Amino acid sequence: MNVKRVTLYHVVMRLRSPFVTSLETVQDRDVIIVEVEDADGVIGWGECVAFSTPWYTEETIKTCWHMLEDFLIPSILSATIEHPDQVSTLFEHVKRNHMAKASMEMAIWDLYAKRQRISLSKALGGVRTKIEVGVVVGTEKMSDCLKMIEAYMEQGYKRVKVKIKPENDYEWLKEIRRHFPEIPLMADANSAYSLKDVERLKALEEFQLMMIEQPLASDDLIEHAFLQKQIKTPICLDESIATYHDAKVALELGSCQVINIKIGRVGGLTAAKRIHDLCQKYHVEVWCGGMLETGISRAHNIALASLPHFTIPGDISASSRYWEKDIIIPEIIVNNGEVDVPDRFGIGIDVDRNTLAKKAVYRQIFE
Ligand SMILES: O=C(O)CCC(=O)C1=CC=C[C@@H](O)[C@@H]1C(=O)O
Ligand SMILES: [Mg+2]
Repeated sequence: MNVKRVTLYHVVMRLRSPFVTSLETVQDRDVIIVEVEDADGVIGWGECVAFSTPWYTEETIKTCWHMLEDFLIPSILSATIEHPDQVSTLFEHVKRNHMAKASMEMAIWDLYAKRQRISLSKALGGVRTKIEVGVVVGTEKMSDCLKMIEAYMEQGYKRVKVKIKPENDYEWLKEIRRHFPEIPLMADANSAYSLKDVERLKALEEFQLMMIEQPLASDDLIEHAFLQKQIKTPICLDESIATYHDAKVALELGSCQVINIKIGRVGGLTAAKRIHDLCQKYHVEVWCGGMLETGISRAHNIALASLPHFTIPGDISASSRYWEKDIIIPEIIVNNGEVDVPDRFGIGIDVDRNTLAKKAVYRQIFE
């Protein structure tokens, strides 16, 4: 494959309602859409899921645009790529900057699958034609939270994820369980706790959570291993797992029982697949996390989540969960808690160029 043109779109999408976490509230979602075109006019699409400010990881839309423009795109335009697995090697001269790298690598995977005339799912080794999906309730108003959970359970979502922090955990979960004693429920702390909160976290065992996601520091593995020995609720790691090596150390230390794999956080689909394979070997469950992204990144997530060891419903909700109108055709639809894995070539959806153009605040072409 020889990429002849790369187009970057800075897209701004207003969420249907603010998304509240222990660290930040997101109302307008900035993303970078990456479009690659080869000499035969075949197009591949990727998405940079960094946020506008460095609250989740150190990357932002601005740092990613800089990495893409000044380092990653020049490497791609001057390379002949036989297989997308080579992209991470091509980018070795750039340290970390995983979300920037992933956005380009995803586009190359989409281009590759289209040139091979297979779905991205098949190109990755996917085995499912449908995937079970969960949904995230990111609000701090209990009345809204209960209404949203009611609505999502009616739509058939297979599990619900809520946000917790020390100021808002036991009573919050108790009220949710009072209304929904049986639903599969998990909680994401986004590093809001420390080891001084062991008793507080132990008390949450009462609520039979599927898991607690990232309770401690975003770069920690050691303290999570200590905490996991103190509490029965499975720990799931998100921010702490930025690389295959992080996953290996976490599995060896027993830092977690579940890993939330996000393509952007780990640097691309090749790394995501390696972590999936490693967890399969260690019998540690994985699920595919979301990043409040458009349907382009969701389409990549769906392909990834079709791999055999993705056994827990991921954060892969319908386009309508966040967007009045998504930038893909067809939009992501959830039927009875499941999403079809497209069998069309590549990511299996088309980009709605009119809506993309409307939502893009800036566009730049690199040849
Ligand atoms: O994309 C989705 O549907 C859920 C996104 C989501 O829960 C998160 C995205 C980014 C940071 C966090 O707030 C949270 C997470 O940590 O998983
Ligand atoms: Mg998380």
